Amino acid sequence: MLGAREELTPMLSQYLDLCEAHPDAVVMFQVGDFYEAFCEAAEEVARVCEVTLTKREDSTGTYPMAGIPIDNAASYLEALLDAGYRVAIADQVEEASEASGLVDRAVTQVITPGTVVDEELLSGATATYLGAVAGSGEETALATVDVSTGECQVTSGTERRMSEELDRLAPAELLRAPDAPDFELGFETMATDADPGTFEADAARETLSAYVAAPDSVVGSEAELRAVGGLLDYAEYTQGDDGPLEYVSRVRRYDPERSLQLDATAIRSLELFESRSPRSGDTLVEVLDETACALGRRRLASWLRRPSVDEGEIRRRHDAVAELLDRPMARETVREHLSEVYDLERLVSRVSRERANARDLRALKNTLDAVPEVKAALSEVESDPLRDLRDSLDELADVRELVGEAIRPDPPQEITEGGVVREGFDDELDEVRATEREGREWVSALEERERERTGIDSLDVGYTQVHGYYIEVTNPNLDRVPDDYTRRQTLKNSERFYTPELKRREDEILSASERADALEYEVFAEVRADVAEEVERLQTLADSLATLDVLTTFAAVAAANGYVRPEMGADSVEIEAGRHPVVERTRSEFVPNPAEFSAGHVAVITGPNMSGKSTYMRQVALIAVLAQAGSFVPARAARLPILDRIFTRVGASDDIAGGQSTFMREMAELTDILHNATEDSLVLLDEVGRGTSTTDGLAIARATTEFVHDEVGATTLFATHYHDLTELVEDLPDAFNLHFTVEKAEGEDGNPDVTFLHRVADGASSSSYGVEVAELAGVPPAVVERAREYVRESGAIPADANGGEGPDEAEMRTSSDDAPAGESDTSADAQAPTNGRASEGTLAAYVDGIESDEGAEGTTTTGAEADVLAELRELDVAQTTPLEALNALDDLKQRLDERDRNRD
Ligand SMILES: Nc1ncnc2c1ncn2[C@@H]1O[C@H](COP(=O)(O)OP(=O)(O)OP(=O)(O)O)[C@@H](O)[C@H]1O
Repeated sequence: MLGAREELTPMLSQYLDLCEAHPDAVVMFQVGDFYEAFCEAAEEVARVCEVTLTKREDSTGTYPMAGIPIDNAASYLEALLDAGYRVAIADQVEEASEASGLVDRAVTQVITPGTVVDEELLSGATATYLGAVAGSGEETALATVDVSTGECQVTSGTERRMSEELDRLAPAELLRAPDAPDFELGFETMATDADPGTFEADAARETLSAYVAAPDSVVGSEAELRAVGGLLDYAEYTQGDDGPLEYVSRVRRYDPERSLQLDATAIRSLELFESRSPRSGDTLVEVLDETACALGRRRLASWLRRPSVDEGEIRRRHDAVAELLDRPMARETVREHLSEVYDLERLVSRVSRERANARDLRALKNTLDAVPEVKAALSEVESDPLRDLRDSLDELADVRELVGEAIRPDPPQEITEGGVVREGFDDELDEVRATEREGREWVSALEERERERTGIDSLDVGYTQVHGYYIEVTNPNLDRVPDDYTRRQTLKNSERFYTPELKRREDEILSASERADALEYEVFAEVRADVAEEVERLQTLADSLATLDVLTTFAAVAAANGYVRPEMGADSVEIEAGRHPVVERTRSEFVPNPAEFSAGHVAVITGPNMSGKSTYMRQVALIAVLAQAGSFVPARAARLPILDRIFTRVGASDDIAGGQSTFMREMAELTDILHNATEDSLVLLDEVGRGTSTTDGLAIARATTEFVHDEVGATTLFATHYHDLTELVEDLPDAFNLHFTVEKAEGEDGNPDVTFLHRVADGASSSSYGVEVAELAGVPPAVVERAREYVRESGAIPADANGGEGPDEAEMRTSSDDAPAGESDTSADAQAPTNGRASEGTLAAYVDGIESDEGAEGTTTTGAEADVLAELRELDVAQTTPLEALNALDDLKQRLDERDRNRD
């Protein structure tokens, strides 16, 4: 088609020019009320949007064509975005009636996943980011912008840190400077090849200078400068290349270290925003999201994604929540008024992009109306943070008044067809409108006058779009028509006429009406431009309202769910009667549990399947996240340290299936923890090692526990079914055992009936009740019985990773037991693992071998084993890649196997 360009019609040629200028996008070309695509693009559009593929025929040939209605474009555009396309919107930029030949068209917006601004395509709850990476190594920079609100941020650090930050923000579209690393990302994004030149320092400085007076002063390095420059240049391109985006009023530099680090794995496994299985129900954000407006909703997500590490800031948030909790009236009044607040950030950006219509301006006014009410509700507050917030609320009375006086209360969607500007706001407009009104009044009185003058009672005055005003006379009365009537139209039973005066009035009305519409648009655009001048003040207001919404939400949630203020800055985690904020909502009776973890201590948590280990560990982490985000926490009391990072490593079968082998992934995540956890971190390890053979898994679990204890010093909770691991605690001064208790009664069939108490207690558990859980889950009785036989035959030592030493009467509190739960069994537990110690070849024997350097009986540890153990101890896990770890394990295992063969 391109080859025959000169033979094309001017319109198709114009279309192709735009396609050439936007080679990475599908150009949707306005033709009247439709956006059309032609040729190959038409075929794609028809397929993706499920619209009919039609044909366009002109003097030069026949071309495929597919169109979507402009009025209803959002869902089609969404389908194109979802299918991985960028869409360039080519609008008619002059009135068809004014065009001398071909109507001029220009790309006014390139819609891409990271730069959508249309309300219908955006989610209110989460920000949609466009990201750009520049630099590499230690000096890697990441810049992000939310084009719908103008929030622009930049940060830098090591490649690893930036990769984590990317995971956390999950931009919908990512640009890379030529020198940027090719990250492996854990989320879906559109990779966009932006013009490499825009990432060069000089070009970037030039781009940024349109936003800030001294570009180099707002960024921390050249990499940051380049990332922001490339980013904003592309953002401008997508918004029609119309110069700088006014509503990006600041570029905020931040340091990810200044927030509690939660990588994508932690965010996922703690189920902050998404539940890991459809069954598991709610997420943390759902429990907390009682926000009144979209501003608060996004702020809440951002605080949860990035809880603070600034003790002062956390205290300020807690102070505010405490006072709002004490003032229910003020709180509810604030929330009520905040619910009238529109999405101010996006509204402001539409105003500034000249995309706001009159309804948007009225929404802005309604939002501003709420501000004095909110301030009044806070008039009595005493805490510093709330007083500061209240005082920072700018009522923007000037803007509110301007919009109130200029724009009608209930304007139409369209801004070019009148009905937008209030009377009394613009004299010229009022005059033109008066002329129009007078004309119309004259016409409406005409019928009466003409009936009187002609004596024709059935005479009608009417109007059609095509013929204009007319006087209609039925056929039987035609003889009474006066001389000054001129025939306009003949119908079956009547004739239509006009008079010179009617014609004059008609012209007057039409021209006044047209002029009024045009004037209204002009006045509207001026008002909008005046509002756009106040972008920064409006953004500051939006910021304060967002914060206030989240703080009142925290207070409302605390009031509804019985949360308490945590004391921050403690040395250790001390939680009295803590609860899991999400699980407690789905369970009718949730059992609160205490937590006491000194900094750097390792708790090995055992307990039967389903007893509550994972819930407990996550509950500790969620309480920390909530506290550092500024919320109160589900507990009777809590004293908490300020954590720098939370790591989670959950067992293989709990994992969402990824492309990687689950074991490889487990090891990669473990490596990450061992490398990066600090003394201020909280590490949750849930069944580490489960993804491989029992022997290897246990070895890894032991080595990991030792390493975390000796080298990392992070507060660690390790849930495991490797009961043998509980013995390790004896060798490690800062490690201790916890377990979950169950109640056992003898069932009618003589087998144990198990009730989960979900209660944590000191000491180790020695039973897993895997068989009982299987029975509870409905595994057929024959299988359950057979399993019980196997357990008995194995001398109470199960052969799988879920094993413990089998039901151990001494360890379990029976229902007739008088002792309080979790106490009577503790001392027995400590001995439990030594009961029934198995002979060589069993799992326990293997661990025995590992534990005793000298060899417990001289028979368990052979020379080969001792070598293997020595090597295992030598292994610097923190310096070992997952692949090396696998190879090392394989090697160790082979040597042990060889030893076994030699023995045979
Ligand atoms: N404190 C609690 N109060 C009430 N119910 C609880 C409590 N803790 C956990 N549960 C419920 O018990 C079930 C099992 O909990 P969880 O997954 O934490 O057990 P687990 O010990 O980690 O199990 P597994 O070893 O099989 O992974 C969950 O459905 C949860 O809702």
